[in-house]
Amino acid sequence: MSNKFDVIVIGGGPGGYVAAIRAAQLGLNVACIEKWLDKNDKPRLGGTCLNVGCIPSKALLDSSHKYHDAKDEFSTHGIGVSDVSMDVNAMVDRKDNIVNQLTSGITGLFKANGVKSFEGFGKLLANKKVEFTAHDGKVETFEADNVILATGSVPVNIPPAPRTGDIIVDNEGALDFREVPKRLGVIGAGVIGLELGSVWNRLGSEVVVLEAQDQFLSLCDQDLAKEAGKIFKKQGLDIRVGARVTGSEVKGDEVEVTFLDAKGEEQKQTFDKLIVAVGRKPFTDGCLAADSGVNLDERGFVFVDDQCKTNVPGVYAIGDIVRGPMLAHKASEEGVMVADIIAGHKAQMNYDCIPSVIYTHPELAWVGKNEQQLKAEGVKYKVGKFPFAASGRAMAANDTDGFVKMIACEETDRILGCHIIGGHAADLIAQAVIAMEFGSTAEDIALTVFAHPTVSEAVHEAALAVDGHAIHVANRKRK
Ligand SMILES: NC(=O)c1ccc[n+]([C@@H]2O[C@H](COP(=O)([O-])OP(=O)(O)OC[C@H]3O[C@@H](n4cnc5c(N)ncnc54)[C@H](O)[C@@H]3O)[C@@H](O)[C@H]2O)c1
Repeated sequence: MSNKFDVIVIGGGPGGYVAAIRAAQLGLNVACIEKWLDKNDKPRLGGTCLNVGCIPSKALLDSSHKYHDAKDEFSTHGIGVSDVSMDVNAMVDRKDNIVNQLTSGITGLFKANGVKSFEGFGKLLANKKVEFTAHDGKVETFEADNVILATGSVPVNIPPAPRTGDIIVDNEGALDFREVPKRLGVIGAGVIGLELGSVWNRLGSEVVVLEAQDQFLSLCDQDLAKEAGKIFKKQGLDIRVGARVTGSEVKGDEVEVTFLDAKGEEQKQTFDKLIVAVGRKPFTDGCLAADSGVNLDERGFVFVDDQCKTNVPGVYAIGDIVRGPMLAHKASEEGVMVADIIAGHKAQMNYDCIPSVIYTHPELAWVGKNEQQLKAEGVKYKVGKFPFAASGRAMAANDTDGFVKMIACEETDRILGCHIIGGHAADLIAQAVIAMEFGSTAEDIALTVFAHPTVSEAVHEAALAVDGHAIHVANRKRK
């Protein structure tokens, strides 16, 4: 087999595997190098998202949500169930099966599209050469006209709470607990902390979340953050903002965490497990030879332009190793864009329309600008809000927490952002993303016919509310 390719992709996560498939669809000769080994040392495609991120966490979120429903919500519908129990091993095994199915699915897609898969470590050398070290240690050098770096990210470690593998864990360890920890500590009230904290809270853990910042979910629209804070508290998540962890000590089967609380007073708390979820950093260790010529920025991200081109012609970088949100869907779209560019097509990406989601219950989802950002930018805007408590469909489903908040430009009525907290928010937000992608106004949505009864009607009503025309809720008088 020739060692020369049109495109070599280093990394087979949602950025890299999507780029590889698209490039192959466009007729290019593509290789993808992936180093991932699962807990049985089996090579796996799919990266963090499929193996230890988006997919397995959603499997556990769905299982634990069903358990919670059976235990606490079914009776509302008149359904009696007794002795509801959770077999944690069965839940975790189900999660592993889903991961196996999906990662094997990508192997199948590679075969179907003619992408050549290499299991091992890829390193970019000078002149678009790539060194490949197979898992058995054998080293080969490949050449390519184009290289796409898609090596992803790894969890940030903090010195006061180094991972121990069993008691102090990261997202990966928290997906594999084989019993419900009685006392669970979480450092970081971000996406991972809230999602995994929710899973184990539903299954009976007493969960304390220690968040260093004084504000809860500071990146979210603060209306959403406040509503989420209230709901999570009711669910039993003990979220402490302004809590700075200064140390941890493993004592037998437990860990004692020392932190400064919001008043600056030292506190100690003991947990059976501690999840550290304080963010992720780009992974480039050993991936770039000293003479590869690729520049990193001051934060360790590979420096790229709007089209994901690095400073070396023919070398691109996508996903978590470049600027922008660390989100699988952002990585995938960058992968498609880069493959298109390499194949000679015109392609670009709209970075203003990338949705964000937190898969708690209720879910939080948003796109575009929030109120704090618009105020800071001095943009004049109008807001329409509709609570799910006024939605017949949400009421029928006994899922009435939250609201849709739509923000439009005061002058042009163009939608500037949409922020949703509620059941199905992750799916509902796509409606706002499409609207924004097409440059819609709030009136465009207001004039659209939505099926009744659906939770989507809340998006319609929020758009109507932007101009004080909501039907199923009293409209706020405009100042
Ligand atoms: N649903 C999703 O899309 C999803 C799910 C999981 C992860 N991710 C992505 O993975 C990445 C990592 O997630 P994450 O939750 O680890 O990061 P994050 O950035 O979402 O949250 C980390 C939180 O930890 C806090 N923190 C940092 N240092 C701390 C300290 N020493 N003590 C206490 N708190 C501290 C931060 O203030 C922040 O609130 C994110 O970029 C996220 O977008 C996305």
